[in-house]
Amino acid sequence: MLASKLIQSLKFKQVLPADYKDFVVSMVTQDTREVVENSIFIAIEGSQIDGHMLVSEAVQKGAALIVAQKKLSLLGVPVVYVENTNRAMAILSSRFYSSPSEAMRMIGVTGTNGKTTVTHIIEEIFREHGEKTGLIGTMYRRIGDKIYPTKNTTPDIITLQRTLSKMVEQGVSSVAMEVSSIALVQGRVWGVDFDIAVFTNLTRDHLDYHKTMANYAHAKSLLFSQLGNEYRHQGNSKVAVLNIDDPMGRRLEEDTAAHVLTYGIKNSAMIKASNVVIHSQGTDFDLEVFGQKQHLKVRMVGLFNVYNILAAYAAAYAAGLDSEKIIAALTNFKGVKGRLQLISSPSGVSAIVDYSHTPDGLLNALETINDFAKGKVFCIIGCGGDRDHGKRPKMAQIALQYSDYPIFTSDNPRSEDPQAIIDDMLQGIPQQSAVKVLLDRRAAIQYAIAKAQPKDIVLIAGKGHEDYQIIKGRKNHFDDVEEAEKALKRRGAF
Ligand SMILES: CC(=O)N[C@H]1[C@@H](OP(=O)(O)OP(=O)(O)OC[C@H]2O[C@@H](n3ccc(=O)[nH]c3=O)[C@H](O)[C@@H]2O)O[C@H](CO)[C@@H](O)[C@@H]1O[C@H](C)C(=O)N[C@@H](C)C(=O)N[C@H](CCC(=O)O)C(=O)O
Ligand SMILES: Nc1ncnc2c1ncn2[C@@H]1O[C@H](COP(=O)(O)OP(=O)(O)OP(=O)(O)O)[C@@H](O)[C@H]1O
Ligand SMILES: N[C@H](CCC[C@H](N)C(=O)O)C(=O)O
Ligand SMILES: [Mg+2]
Repeated sequence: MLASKLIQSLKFKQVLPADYKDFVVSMVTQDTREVVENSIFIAIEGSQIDGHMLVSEAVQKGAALIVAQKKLSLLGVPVVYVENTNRAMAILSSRFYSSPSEAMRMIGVTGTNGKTTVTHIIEEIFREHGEKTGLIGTMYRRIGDKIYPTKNTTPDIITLQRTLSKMVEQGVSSVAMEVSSIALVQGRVWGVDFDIAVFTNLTRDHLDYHKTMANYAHAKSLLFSQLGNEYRHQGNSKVAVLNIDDPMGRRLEEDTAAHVLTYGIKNSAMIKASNVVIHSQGTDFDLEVFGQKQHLKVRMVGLFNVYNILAAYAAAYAAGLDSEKIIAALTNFKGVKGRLQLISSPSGVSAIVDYSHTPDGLLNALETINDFAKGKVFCIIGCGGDRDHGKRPKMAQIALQYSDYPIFTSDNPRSEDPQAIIDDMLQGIPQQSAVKVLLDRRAAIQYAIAKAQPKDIVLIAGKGHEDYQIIKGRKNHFDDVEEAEKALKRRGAF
């Protein structure tokens, strides 16, 4: 595509010089490390670096046009000045990649907890229908069966558009995508044409970033207020799938112009579960779809997973999929790596690895385990460094209240002092509480598993699928499942 044609899509701009030599654009990027000959480089003011300081480097590497929001000194290449380069980046990358999201069924999932789980269940349902699927989220980007690594849960605008375009090229028809609150605030999904938006729940997280729960709630609401506001063609085909048991779900009904499909357990909902029975290997419940009831046995454990299943069912129903096939996928689905992942052993001691890293996530995980535990419950828990400090005392309190043996350890301390994080956690509980502190996560896992008796369960919370630990800024290999298996073996339990 010619540069002149591409920048036509920017309505308000100043191009200097106006009579620049046109060229065929090879790439649009915000990152100097990606620049190649004839790229367009967009200068973004980040939290660490101001991209405007890097334009000379971009030009040296071959950038043939710069998009900026601040005055730049002479560079020898044309500069397009706009009010907001982030917005320009959304418009340019969507145009450059031919608006890939419009060519696929796009399902966006937001909420504090359950996004990764719900997107995986949705992916499974569409696969069951024989579709080639795309998945974008915390663990990876997946096109069909091929996995690509990811830095963020919701990638930056350009990586996202590039990924979606690759999906179109490879014949993907439906995409399930996690949409984080931070991405919504930063406009990373501007230009993405969602067909279905799913809300899971809203509880405390990321207040280091959003500062207040009101801001956090507003961030989540953006996915729904941006959905289906223009009634094109025969009307509006967009659907908001809302958890009606969460006060925020009820509020979102007012924010969206799209059709609303509600799900829930406690309140009256279009898609509803009742008679939920939880056991260690799965969950049984009645699924009611607009009053039509059927009994379901799924392999995922816990009441919160019933919510996740309802959310995924509702999304597939909104897409017009066949109910029998949806249910076949739900009953086959084994769960997601690191989400209540059970590691049982012949000795009767079990470990469960779970990604609960928020107060509500931890509470749900422990309540679920307490529901079926026949022995004592150990809880190994830490809190991430360089993240919301306010959740630390709350998580400590939940571990103390809902487990028999709380063990505080390190999660990903990142740049923080591991002991300082534990000190923040200890603020949440009385001084004389029976808590064991072991900063070394490996030692904590070994200690708990060695101490556990047959029928006891050791919950290893916070890191789930992660295969690394970041201490003092260094990333080392670390895998909770591997460590649990080793400790069980050492104990003679395998
Ligand atoms: C606080 C935050 O959101 N940061 C995101 C932000 O980075 P930043 O603003 O610090 O960017 P920066 O490093 O200052 O760079 C500014 C500009 O200079 C460019 N640059 C930079 C270096 C260089 O050598 N050359 C260059 O051109 C960068 O490409 C960028 O355009 O923009 C980057 C690219 O879009 C993101 O990867 C980065 O996420 C960081 C890694 C992060 O940790 N984000 C977390 C808080 C986050 O976004 N989490 C959510 C939610 C997780 C969940 O709940 O599941 C997520 O969606 O991942
Ligand atoms: N619907 C839910 N309600 C409450 N807690 C949940 C729910 N689903 C999952 N959890 C808990 O939260 C943890 C994380 O789940 P999941 O990875 O699906 O959420 P997520 O929203 O993608 O999280 P992240 O924002 O970190 O990517 C799980 O390990 C589980 O303990
Ligand atoms: N998406 C979350 C994941 C937290 C996982 C936990 N293990 C940690 O490192 O804090 C975050 O980046 O805040
Ligand atoms: Mg996730």
